[in-house]
Amino acid sequence: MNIFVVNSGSSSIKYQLFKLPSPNPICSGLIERLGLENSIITHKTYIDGKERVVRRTLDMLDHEAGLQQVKFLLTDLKIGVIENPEEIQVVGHRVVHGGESFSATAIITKAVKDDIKKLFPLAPLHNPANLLGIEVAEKIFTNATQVAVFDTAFHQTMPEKAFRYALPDSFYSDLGIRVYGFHGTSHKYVAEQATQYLGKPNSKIITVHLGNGCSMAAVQNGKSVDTSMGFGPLSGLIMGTRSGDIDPSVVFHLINQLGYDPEQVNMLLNRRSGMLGLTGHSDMRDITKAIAAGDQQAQLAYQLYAYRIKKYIGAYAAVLNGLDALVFTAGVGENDALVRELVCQDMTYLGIQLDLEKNQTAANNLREINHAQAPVKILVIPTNEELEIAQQCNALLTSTTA
Ligand SMILES: Nc1ncnc2c1ncn2[C@@H]1O[C@H](COP(=O)(O)OP(=O)(O)O)[C@@H](O)[C@H]1O
Ligand SMILES: CC(=O)OP(=O)(O)O
Ligand SMILES: [Mg+2]
Repeated sequence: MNIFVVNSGSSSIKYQLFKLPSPNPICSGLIERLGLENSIITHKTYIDGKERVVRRTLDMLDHEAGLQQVKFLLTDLKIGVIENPEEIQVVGHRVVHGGESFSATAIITKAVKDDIKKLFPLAPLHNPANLLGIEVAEKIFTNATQVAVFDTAFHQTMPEKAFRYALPDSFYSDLGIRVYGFHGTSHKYVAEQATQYLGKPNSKIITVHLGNGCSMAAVQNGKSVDTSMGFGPLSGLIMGTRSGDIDPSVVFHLINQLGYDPEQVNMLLNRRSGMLGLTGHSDMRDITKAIAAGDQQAQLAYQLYAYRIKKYIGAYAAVLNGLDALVFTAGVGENDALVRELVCQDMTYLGIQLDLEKNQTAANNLREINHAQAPVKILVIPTNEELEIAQQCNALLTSTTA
């Protein structure tokens, strides 16, 4: 089965093409700076064990232009991996917010698209881009079944004491205001990899996803029991442009004393805060450079970022009543050794002790970076949301046709 997976972000598209059951993609790619001049597409093919990379700088002004380029590359006479878009049988889409409507993977219909649209206000950076990706893919891959895999689905196993807010009951019962949690596809994927590595199905694992958005999950027996993002993907950890946890009194102060309107508050907390607000940069690589150049603000922001993660590790070790493994994943978690070092400092009372040398080794596969005698494994596991999405699409379609 040819499954093309699309992960549409607000300014990027990531994609991979799988011929399942092989977990190795036939091709993968990333479009960056979508919507700007000089967008960059990096397209890789993996045929007969050989990796070929094509990198082009073009103006791709929207998702339609971006996915059209992907179609040209997929079917290119020289480097194409298919002859015709109709060879794609399934397109799997990452959709960030599934709200109350979706607890599992869904075949996309008009009603599903309407529900994704209703959730725009709760995930303003993500759901609009996700829907756009779906609409464009429907036009290009006309033969394919379109499937949505929701970031929220993995967290549906949380107990009520973890997912309820202390608001009057009707706010949950009538209005669905509760913790949903996000990055579920990634937390699920790396928790499964960790469980396999540990060889212990009933493991207690904390997964730390540090990308542009950042979140953590407490996972027991393979199930999410708590997570740091909430009603929308804004609470919890400090992120590239999002504040993470903040006292709601700040919002009242902004509105009542400083004259902000709701949209300005939304813009501030979602797009102008986090590492961007603290340092002027949202990309951790720029922040690392600023620190090396002696920037004190960048140094402080880095401390705040790691300190917040450390607090959640303490909370989740308590929730799990112990810990077998701490897992770092996504762009920052996989690549930034210094963040991992700061987070794991002075945690021996929880059995967390890093091997500083192992922590420095860069690799693109699962690796153990704890001290050999430490009771808790510290693992770096590259996430693969696209493979997880492909496998979930396959599971859904195989069960519906069986
Ligand atoms: N080598 C690196 N060192 C430090 N941070 C990195 C490195 N490579 C990528 N990152 C960080 O990873 C972030 C993006 O992570 P990613 O998981 O791709 O996020 P998203 O999927 O949310 O776009 C970037 O903002 C960048 O800060
Ligand atoms: C949910 C979320 O924050 O996603 P991303 O990290 O892709 O922004
Ligand atoms: Mg991501």
